[in-house]
Amino acid sequence: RDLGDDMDALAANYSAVMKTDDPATLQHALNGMHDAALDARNGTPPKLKGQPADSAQMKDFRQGITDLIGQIEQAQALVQKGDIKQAKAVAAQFKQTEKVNHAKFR
Ligand code: HEM
Repeated sequence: RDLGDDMDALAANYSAVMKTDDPATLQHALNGMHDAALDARNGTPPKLKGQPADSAQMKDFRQGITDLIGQIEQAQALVQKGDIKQAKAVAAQFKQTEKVNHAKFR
């Protein structure tokens, strides 16, 4: 799957995350986001096409995805602990990471 497919998967699972308070449904959707983000990290934004994989911008792109993965893992750990309220609060912060990185790379 290409980066666009991974982004679509991120969006579909994110909307599921924000819609539910059921721990199993939440964890499933977070897992879907995690898989999509891991795959996205191997991709190249169309804007950066042709750049070497180790260019400053490509590194910055991968860092943005890594930041999101860190937040997803934080939310997953909170669901694991049964703290759904805090997990959802962390998930609400994904939006800011999306915004910052879309401004740079989309
Ligand atoms: C919750 C987090 C995020 C969501 C829900 C999200 C969602 C989306 C969606 C729906 C698209 C349009 C996909 C399409 O063209 O079919 C998109 C595009 C894109 N996003 Fe994200 N995104 C997220 C985070 C990020 C992050 C962290 C980065 C970079 C570090 C990023 C980089 C991009 C890029 C480069 C595109 C353009 C892809 C293309 O045109 O092929 N996104 N995103």
